[in-house]
Amino acid sequence: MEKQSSNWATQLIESLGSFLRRCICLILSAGCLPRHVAFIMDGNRRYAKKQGLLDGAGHRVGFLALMNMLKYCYELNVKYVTIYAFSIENFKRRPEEVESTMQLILEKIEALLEKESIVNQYGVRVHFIGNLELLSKPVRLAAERAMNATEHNSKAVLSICIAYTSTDEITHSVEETCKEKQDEFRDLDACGAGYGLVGLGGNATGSNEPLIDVADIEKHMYMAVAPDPDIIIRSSGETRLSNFLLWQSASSILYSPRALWPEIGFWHLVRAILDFQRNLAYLENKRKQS
Ligand SMILES: CC(C)=CCC/C(C)=C/CC/C(C)=C/COP(=O)(O)OP(=O)(O)O
Repeated sequence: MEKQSSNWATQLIESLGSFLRRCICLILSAGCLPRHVAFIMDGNRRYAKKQGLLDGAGHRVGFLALMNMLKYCYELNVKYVTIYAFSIENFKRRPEEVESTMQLILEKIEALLEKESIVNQYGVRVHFIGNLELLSKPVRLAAERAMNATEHNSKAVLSICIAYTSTDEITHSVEETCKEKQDEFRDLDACGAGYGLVGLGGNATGSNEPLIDVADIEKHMYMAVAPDPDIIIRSSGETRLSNFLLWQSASSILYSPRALWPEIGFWHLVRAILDFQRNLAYLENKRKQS
């Protein structure tokens, strides 16, 4: 009997919460909503310490916080969400810690593919972004499975940055661009044009157009699957970007609440969107005045 009434109370609180969120979403949609929100999920271990738990428990609660945050984003029709799940720098942590975090990531990739998961409920396409060759075979295969299983989902896009740093992404992209350009020159040479890859002063047709432009580099970025983020939210009050989306964040708003990642919630997202809308209004005013 007691259990029944507590179930009933939980359901009532959930319905009220969901109704309140719908009202707030409606109010926020009177303004411009972000297309892409990116998250630096910082503070899982500090949360675990604060609660007297092991590090791994902090990451587990962090994953639940992530699932809630995805639901809020999709309720607000934010089509693109990107998360920083594991950086190349994180591989320098103690081997046991890297191993247990990877084990958890593997388990959670499987969870993302379950029928009832947020990914399936909202029709989300999942991309794993980063130098996936640095991952162990089981994690890499699970990531590939998840990408294949969701490739026909088109309502939203979740990019999971893993074995990622922005400088590594840029280096990779420049390398790919150079290879592509070299191939183009080789083809032209084979046609008898005779230009060769002689320098950065001109293109294959001999004009003064740059040899490589921004669009070339962007095309080869891992993050070419999404537009640049409108908002980056980093939990735990830190304002560093920590080598995350450096190329793509030229015009992003950074919001950095004091809450540790497992404590992050709907109101933090609302606050970030209000900041974003205020910033857009400011830019619009400035544009009109000039
Ligand atoms: C499949 C999928 C999406 C999995 C995600 C799993 C997950 C929640 C990973 C987070 C890992 C991580 C390094 C968090 C940062 O906290 P921290 O360890 O840097 O904590 P600290 O800042 O307190 O040291």
